[in-house]
Amino acid sequence: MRPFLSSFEFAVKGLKYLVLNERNFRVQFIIGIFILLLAFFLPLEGWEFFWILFSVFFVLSLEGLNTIVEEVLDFMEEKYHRKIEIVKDISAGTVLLGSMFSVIVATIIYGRVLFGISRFSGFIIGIILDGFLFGLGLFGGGKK
Ligand SMILES: Nc1ncnc2c1ncn2[C@@H]1O[C@H](COP(=O)(O)OP(=O)(O)OP(=O)(O)O)[C@@H](O)[C@H]1O
Repeated sequence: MRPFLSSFEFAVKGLKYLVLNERNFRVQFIIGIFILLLAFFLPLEGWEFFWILFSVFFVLSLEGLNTIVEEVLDFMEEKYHRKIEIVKDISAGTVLLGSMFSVIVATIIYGRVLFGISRFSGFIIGIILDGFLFGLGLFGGGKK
């Protein structure tokens, strides 16, 4: 069996690849660090801190899985294929869902802590922000 430490090394190598080569992962990684720093400095309830933590790791994990799908498919077939298009689009759609969820969680929680707004207002602002970020290409579809 491979020693635990060298398996860990491979995993870190994978993460390094994602940060250096995948624009979307890099952007979400930087945003994630910023969101986590805020969570440490703001007076969040325990459950709020948990959901922020979960959201950050959730999006990064989905983005990593999406990259796996893209890499495997590009390795298998470089030419256009309708099935590849469908699978890649579904994979990207899954990341989009996770990212939308995380933005809504962040606006609900930080909306309350920073601006004292209600959960409902935080939710609506999250939906609007989702649309805005999508328009900017931060939710996929952008170039590396
Ligand atoms: N071989 C292919 N056959 C058919 N459609 C493809 C193929 N490769 C890419 N596509 C289409 O292009 C889209 C983008 O694919 P690509 O592999 O370039 O992802 P990407 O732009 O790197 O995505 P991300 O921004 O998530 O990293 C896919 O969602 C799919 O619709």
